[in-house]
Amino acid sequence: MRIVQRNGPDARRKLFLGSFVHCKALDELEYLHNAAVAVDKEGTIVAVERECDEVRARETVLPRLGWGEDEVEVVKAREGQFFFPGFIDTHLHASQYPNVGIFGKSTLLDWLNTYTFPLEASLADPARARQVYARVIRKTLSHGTTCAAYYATIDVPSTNLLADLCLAAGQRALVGRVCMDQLSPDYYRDATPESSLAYTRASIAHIRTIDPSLSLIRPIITPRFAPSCSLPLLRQLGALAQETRLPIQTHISENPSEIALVQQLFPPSATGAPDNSYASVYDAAGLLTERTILAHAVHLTDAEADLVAARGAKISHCPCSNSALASGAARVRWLLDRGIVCGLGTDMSGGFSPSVLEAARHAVLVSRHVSFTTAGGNSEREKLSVEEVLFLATRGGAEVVGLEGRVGKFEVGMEWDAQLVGLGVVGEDGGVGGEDEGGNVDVFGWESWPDRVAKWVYNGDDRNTKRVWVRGRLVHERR
Ligand SMILES: O=c1[nH]c(=O)c2nc[nH]c2[nH]1
Repeated sequence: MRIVQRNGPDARRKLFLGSFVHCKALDELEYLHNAAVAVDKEGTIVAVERECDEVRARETVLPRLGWGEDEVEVVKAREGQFFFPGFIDTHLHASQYPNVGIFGKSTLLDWLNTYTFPLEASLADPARARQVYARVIRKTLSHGTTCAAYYATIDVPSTNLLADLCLAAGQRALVGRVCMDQLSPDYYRDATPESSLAYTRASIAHIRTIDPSLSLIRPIITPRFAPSCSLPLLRQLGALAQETRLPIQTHISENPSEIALVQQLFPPSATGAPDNSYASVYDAAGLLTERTILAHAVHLTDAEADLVAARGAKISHCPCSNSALASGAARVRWLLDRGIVCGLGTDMSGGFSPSVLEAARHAVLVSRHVSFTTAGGNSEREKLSVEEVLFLATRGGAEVVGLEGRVGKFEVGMEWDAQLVGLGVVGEDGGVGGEDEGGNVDVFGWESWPDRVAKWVYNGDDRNTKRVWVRGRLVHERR
């Protein structure tokens, strides 16, 4: 595995040739075979041509674009390979990466105290933060994650380091300094709402310095979740979001004990909200906006879902985490039916895997569990298809992080955030070339393309992610 470190613009124009698969609609994949996609020096797609082999691309597409042959790098998908949009991880805690898989039988509130806060606090050590953050960026890139909405910790220097490292590695990222000033250990909390605000502003200022156009890295306002934020802090963060128009990320309705805590901590008499629901608490503080990413949303009521929909807030569905911490099964179809935009989150380390593909397959399975308990036992409608979870992993995620129109599909004007996926092509002798060629995914040649993609979703892993690009730059290559 090799990480290609590039800071500056990639000077080469690129011509991608072969099969391209992307989401045309929520439940529909589009397959472009024998196609060509041209990407300019800024990483923007400038041509998508069907039925266009290399000869035709050189004879027609390049002259039309005014590109000389020797200025162009040609990248071809081989037999068994296809280009797919990069994955968008709409919710993960970079600082918790060392704890993936470590949760025992805990549930949310004891898990936070036992496993999570001590680890996050320890990342105030710059050397440790560098080690962890460098690793999580490499790991997620190697699984095809071209954009990640990261929570860091309360520590400003290490949060800023995470942003620096994302920029250096070329991963698109939203980076949030975690705000928390109550119900947290003394060793790991903001002293006052004012200091929390000041530190958050410092981190925002740093990101504006390293990426002034915010084209790759963006700050995101990050109240950890209602229980760990005082009402003044929630309100001040809501005001900051209004002032800066920056995105917001937080957690909502993940676990029944957490919800009971919110109801107890935030009575309507204090918040001024019409009721003490979790969504109303955020809304009363100005935190429920169309730029808000709400992780989990497992136990929302009808009224809360209507409020979330009315405000245009988005949901990050984290099925691996919700199963691991026994939080519950989010009703994604029910959310989608209300017009709520949903994406997928690995939620490391509540979630145990760095892979959005893993989250996608768990989203399918969790939706089947939801179907067992809906409409008397087997509601077809609740089940998410392979096409739908891939939509959540790409275009849905793009909308959740505010990047629709820039990434998530292969169209002229979109940016080339993409992965080259390779499956094992089984020869007549049963061999597949290199040992690792297709990982667990073998194709025999007679499968339809939808079946090949389904095999990838159910059995794929980083061995199938051959190369990854962000804004046209190669950021990961598997050797
Ligand atoms: O899955 C979660 N991970 C966290 O770190 C967290 N903090 C509050 N609520 C949370 N949920």
